[in-house]
Amino acid sequence: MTKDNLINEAIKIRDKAYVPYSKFPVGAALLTESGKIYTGCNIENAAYPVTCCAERVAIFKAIADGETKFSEMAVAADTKRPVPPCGSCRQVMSEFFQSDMTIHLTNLKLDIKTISMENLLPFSFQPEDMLEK
Ligand SMILES: O=c1ccn([C@H]2C[C@H](O)[C@@H](CO)O2)c(=O)[nH]1
Ligand SMILES: [Zn+2]
Repeated sequence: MTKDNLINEAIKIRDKAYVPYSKFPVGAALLTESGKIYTGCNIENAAYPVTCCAERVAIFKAIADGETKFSEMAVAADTKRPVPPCGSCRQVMSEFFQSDMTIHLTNLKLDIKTISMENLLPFSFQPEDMLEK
């Protein structure tokens, strides 16, 4: 699985986005350590805050399927710069991704920003923070 394949999957799944309100489709593709790809698109709701972003849909699909080890993610949207994930998605990513995991953020012109989990959400609240005193 190459970076380009993963990015293509993220771009392709945008076609499935349910975005009647924003008309802003986003796609995400998550690669497991075992080589499987879980894709996600954003799914909006008439009660706007109930919307779930593409990144979280992909992660939640994988978790619900029993996957826990991930190696790479790609996120794509029609933005001027590579699409920056929202704060909620960054927090969910940090729950499941190792700090050195690679995330490829892209737009449709294929301006790609590749960033580690640690750099995407530095000093993030972790499960261990509730244990260590
Ligand atoms: O990284 C992002 C940024 C935004 N959105 C969605 C949420 C909403 O449906 C629309 C506009 O914010 O884009 C995502 O899915 N991922
Ligand atoms: Zn988000």
